Amino acid sequence: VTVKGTQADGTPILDKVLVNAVDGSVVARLPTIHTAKNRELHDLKNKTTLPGTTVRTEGQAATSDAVVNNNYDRLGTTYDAYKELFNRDSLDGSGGKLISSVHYSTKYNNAYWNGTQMVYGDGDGSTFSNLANSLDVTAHELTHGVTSNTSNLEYSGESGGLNEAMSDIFGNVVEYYGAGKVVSDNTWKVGEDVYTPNTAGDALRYMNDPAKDGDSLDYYPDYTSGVDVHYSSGIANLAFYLLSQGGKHPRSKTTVSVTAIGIEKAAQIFYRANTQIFTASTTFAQAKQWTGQAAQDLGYTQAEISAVADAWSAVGVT
Ligand SMILES: O=C(O)[C@H](CCc1ccccc1)CC1(C(=O)N[C@@H](Cc2c[nH]c3ccccc23)C(=O)O)CCCC1
Ligand SMILES: [Zn+2]
Repeated sequence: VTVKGTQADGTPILDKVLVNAVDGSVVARLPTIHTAKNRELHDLKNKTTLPGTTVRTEGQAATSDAVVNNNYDRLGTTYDAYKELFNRDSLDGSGGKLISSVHYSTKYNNAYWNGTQMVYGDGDGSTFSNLANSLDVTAHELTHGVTSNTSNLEYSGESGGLNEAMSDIFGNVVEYYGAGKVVSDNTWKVGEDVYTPNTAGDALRYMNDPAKDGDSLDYYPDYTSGVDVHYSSGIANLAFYLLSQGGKHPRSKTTVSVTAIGIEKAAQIFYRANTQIFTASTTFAQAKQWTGQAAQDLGYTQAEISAVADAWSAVGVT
């Protein structure tokens, strides 16, 4: 039994696992009580007038709708990850409410952050299953809230690509946290748990090989202002992946070899840059400079600071 934090009323949050006494393997993990204290879920019942009927608020028991219960849990994991990894108390740093509306419209193959809350479609069962069930999609949407409360990266041009990349990056950092701080192939896939339910192994986007989706950029010289922010994000997504895991450009666009510093240090660098240094008009070149600055501020070694610059050089940001 480990103390994970305290609940709203001050009582301890305990994380409980059942361990095999012979080999120490985890036999069962008892349900985690989240430290979140600000979740508010609504059911749109396939309409589109936000926020919809309030169906579950913080501390309320599970409902009969698994989608509501799953999204409530994903919000809890996202809150916990931001608190535990970055000591951030919700979107605004001071316990701001996490408002989510599910069952938006009919067979809606998307989800979005509207500046105030998250909205999730049910998917059509072919392109997407219910997006509200996905942890990295939920954390992607919530990270738009974090970004708007901090750097407020303008959602167009290069800053728009960076805005999108922050959401893909922290969407997957939260997924890594939720998996027990274990890196797997899924750590670098976006939306893999709800994208094309009838096709195994694919994803909406691939941080370790952005061009694999057929549209995303993986090389800054290919950037033009007309590229959708969901595609130009690939430049920064790949830089983050290479900084975390090390290696070279997956399609040999450059020959730079990046030394791995691990996902947690990479996440701390990008979190500090996005929340304390980036401005609304940040360019990819400034992102290279300011992530390097963040690594220095965090007291990381010269080798780690150089790895940051190398990761951006590897994707053509010189
Ligand atoms: O949050 C975001 O950046 C995306 C928000 C898109 C949106 C914006 C404004 C109004 C409605 C929808 C939603 C996600 C996204 O990347 N959407 C892409 C890809 C996509 C999903 N469903 C689609 C349906 C048609 C075309 C593209 C898509 C997009 O909207 O471009 C993020 C994670 C998963 C869904
Ligand atoms: Zn987004």
